[in-house]
Amino acid sequence: MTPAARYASAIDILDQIFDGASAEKTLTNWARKNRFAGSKDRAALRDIVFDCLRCKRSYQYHAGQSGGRGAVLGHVLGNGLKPNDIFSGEGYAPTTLSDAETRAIQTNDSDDIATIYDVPDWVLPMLQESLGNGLIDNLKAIQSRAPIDLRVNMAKTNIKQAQAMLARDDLSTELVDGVKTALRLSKQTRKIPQTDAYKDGQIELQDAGSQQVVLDLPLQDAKTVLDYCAGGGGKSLAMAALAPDASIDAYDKHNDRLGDLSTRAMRAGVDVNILSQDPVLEYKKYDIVVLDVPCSGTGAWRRNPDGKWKLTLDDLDAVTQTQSEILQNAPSLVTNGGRIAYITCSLLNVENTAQVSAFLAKNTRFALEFERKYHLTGAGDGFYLAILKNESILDEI
Ligand SMILES: C[S@@+](CC[C@H](N)C(=O)[O-])C[C@H]1O[C@@H](n2cnc3c(N)ncnc32)[C@H](O)[C@@H]1O
Repeated sequence: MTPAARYASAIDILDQIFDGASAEKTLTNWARKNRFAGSKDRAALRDIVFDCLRCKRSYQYHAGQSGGRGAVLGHVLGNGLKPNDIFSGEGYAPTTLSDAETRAIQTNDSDDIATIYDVPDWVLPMLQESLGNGLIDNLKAIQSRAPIDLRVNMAKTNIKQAQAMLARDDLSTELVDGVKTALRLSKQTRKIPQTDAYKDGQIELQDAGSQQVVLDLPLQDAKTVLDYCAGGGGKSLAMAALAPDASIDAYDKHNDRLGDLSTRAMRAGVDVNILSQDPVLEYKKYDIVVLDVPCSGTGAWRRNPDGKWKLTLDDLDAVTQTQSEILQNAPSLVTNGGRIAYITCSLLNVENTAQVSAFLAKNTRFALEFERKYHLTGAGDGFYLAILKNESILDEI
């Protein structure tokens, strides 16, 4: 495909996404219907589409028009290309720009922060309140592509050996400051699942921020751990590798999400017990109950930029309601002296500090032992962690 043909396909794909379709599904459907496109074309197209989603608002502002065409024209301008070289109307290229379209192109930047840094108006005040002086740097990070990070499985190898093994597959990696389990790929690649290190369970794909959260968990004191919102099981596997003597149970209300966790655990050489029944119903108790709750995903917006534009205030209300319900259920799962680890990949106080304050007000036998906000200016994506300790000595009657 020529660069212009890729841009033309990006316009179609973006229009479908802006109409409500999922970004991943639309790209997959496009690849299915356009089998002539090779892996390089698919990768380049995906990059254009995701760049346009991350910077939709500023691109459309510079283009002076909306829709997929506006976002793509903004991408062309932002990358220093000549619009008429791409919008040439030749072959599979996008149609030529009309005079009105050419006149609408903005040469000056907007003076509106939400436009410059690509966020919906309604979220900006909440981000401002939560991030304070870190607002602009975090927003800039959300506009950029996320690095590809690997978690080295300490149950099987160490950083140096994993790095050497990846080098044999021509992949160069670097260490990530402050995250002793992480390696960052020097160049973007999609071939991780084909590497020997991956096939042998020595590495997993996992954002360094997510790894840092797990490293901050007080696992050294725990004999029993419950990952109550285990999802794909990324954190269960990371915990099992770091705490081989602890028994790790994984549960998710949506059971199907745990689908390939046992295969991944086997590949990693670690034990994770998958629960099919909610442990709340079985009166089980754990030293650590990890609540990696559903959230707005604001901390991971650079990986899921579509979510940035699709999130609504109603969604946020619904997700905060779910978070407080999950938190309210958790105390019955915790041993005396045990802990709840409340985690979100959100940057918003309403999902983080506010939830924890509300929980502590209602559950006076718990105390806040540790709290950390992980920003996108740090090791990886944005996260929040609060460790809530059950200070009771006797069981409640
Ligand atoms: C942020 S994701 C978990 C990601 C996962 N821990 C990981 O590291 O890959 C949140 C998970 O919570 C689950 N969930 C939603 N409501 C729940 C509930 N009421 N109880 C337990 N899990 C729930 C969702 O199915 C989803 O898989």
